[in-house]
Amino acid sequence: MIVVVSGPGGVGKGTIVDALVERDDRLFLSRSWTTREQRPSESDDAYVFVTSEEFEQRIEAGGFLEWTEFLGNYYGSPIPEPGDDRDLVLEIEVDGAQQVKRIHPDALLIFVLPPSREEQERRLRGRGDLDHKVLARLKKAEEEEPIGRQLADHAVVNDDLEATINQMLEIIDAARSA
Ligand SMILES: Nc1ncnc2c1ncn2[C@@H]1O[C@H](COP(=O)(O)OP(=O)(O)OP(=O)(O)O)[C@@H](O)[C@H]1O
Repeated sequence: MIVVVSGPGGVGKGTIVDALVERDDRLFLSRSWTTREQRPSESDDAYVFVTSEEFEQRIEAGGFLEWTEFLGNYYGSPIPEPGDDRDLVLEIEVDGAQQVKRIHPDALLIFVLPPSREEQERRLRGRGDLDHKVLARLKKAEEEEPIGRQLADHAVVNDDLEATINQMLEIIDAARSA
């Protein structure tokens, strides 16, 4: 099974998926590939950092579930190695979620929403995002939320974190036994 977790910037996707894979050992978090430079503050396993040539070769070989180009860099979710029978969790943007749904209509898509735009802004600022990035993410959220909601199998409001994680574990369990 493929579980896609999508939603606007700063809503808490990263925090949630980390908790999901920690609590459910049948879940496996896919690490994205990127051609952008590793930030000094970033751990080596934040992404698989590759060259444009390596990325393009993998595109040619059909090796991505979804990929996109953003501000001159590639980002993509590699198709996992065969033999791993855990359920795959992808934390991706709305356009990536659309691509995955097109190729794998049976993927479980959970769209995470903020309790309010004000709270989303508070979370973005709280983790130290710069002003222009905060504004860009809020604007993008306005545009993408209607699309994400429509595409999603489930929309979850991330108000209380613990409740959200439990709700998502239940949704995943229910999809497994469906
Ligand atoms: N339910 C919650 N209540 C309060 N704060 C939260 C909650 N969930 C996440 N946060 C906080 O909000 C901030 C943004 O969370 P996170 O980085 O996981 O968002 P994200 O959706 O992965 O963002 P991006 O799309 O930009 O990667 C973090 O500081 C996180 O600790």
